[in-house]
Amino acid sequence: MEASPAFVRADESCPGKRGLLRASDVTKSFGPTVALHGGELCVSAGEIVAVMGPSGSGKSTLLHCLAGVLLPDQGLVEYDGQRLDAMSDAERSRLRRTDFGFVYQFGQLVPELTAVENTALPLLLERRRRREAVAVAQAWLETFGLAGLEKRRPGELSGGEAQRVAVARALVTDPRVIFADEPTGSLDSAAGVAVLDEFTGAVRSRGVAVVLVTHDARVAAYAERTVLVRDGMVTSPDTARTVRAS
Ligand SMILES: Nc1ncnc2c1ncn2[C@@H]1O[C@H](COP(=O)(O)OP(=O)(O)OP(=O)(O)O)[C@@H](O)[C@H]1O
Repeated sequence: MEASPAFVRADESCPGKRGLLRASDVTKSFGPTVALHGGELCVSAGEIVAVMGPSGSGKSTLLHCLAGVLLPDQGLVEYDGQRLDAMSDAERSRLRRTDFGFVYQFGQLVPELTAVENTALPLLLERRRRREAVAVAQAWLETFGLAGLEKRRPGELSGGEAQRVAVARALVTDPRVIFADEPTGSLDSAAGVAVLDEFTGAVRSRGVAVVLVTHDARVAAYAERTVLVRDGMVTSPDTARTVRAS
């Protein structure tokens, strides 16, 4: 069955400054399913933007288009003034490793690797020296209160600890943008709040931009702004702010 198109409100954000990441009129279909139709979003350095909306409304598709994981059928995504569609696959992959970080609902840690190896992985993929990569990873684990757990594998960590490792891994390359898709969706609320407090504290202190997909208004409340993606419905930024505050 053909899904209703999802509309993302043209977003008059990044006032008076050029956004670090900008999607203009982005459309993406999967076969007959129009997942995004005319999506607009602008994110500035140091800003956390929450993306909310019902299941299947196109939030993850928007996030993947912004991150260059998916290329839109129409429209543009620009990062730091560069069009992602003008880059080769290899250039986009490199950008994702160097400038972007990712946190997903289930940390997606490599089960065979220890906490410090998981955290160091993005640096090792960039061919940084192992000793240096491990030292940086170790420092991030300490920042997130995980000193002493470096040698544990994901199966030997609590959900909250594993998610902190995933957040440390996203930050280890010193990215300029982090894409977080339900980053605390698999945690109970106390553990989720603790991870979110630490995550948002770390990104704010470093001026990292964050695109934060969530169903949860309590999670969205950590963001400066909220954008709504909703099948067949165009929401205004004012409406979005009301949702964030509720
Ligand atoms: N790779 C794909 N192939 C086919 N259809 C897809 C694919 N990815 C997403 N879709 C469809 O596109 C629409 C938007 O999906 P998307 O995952 O972006 O929604 P979402 O808002 O992130 O949902 P959820 O909150 O449940 O994660 C849905 O109808 C989904 O079934």
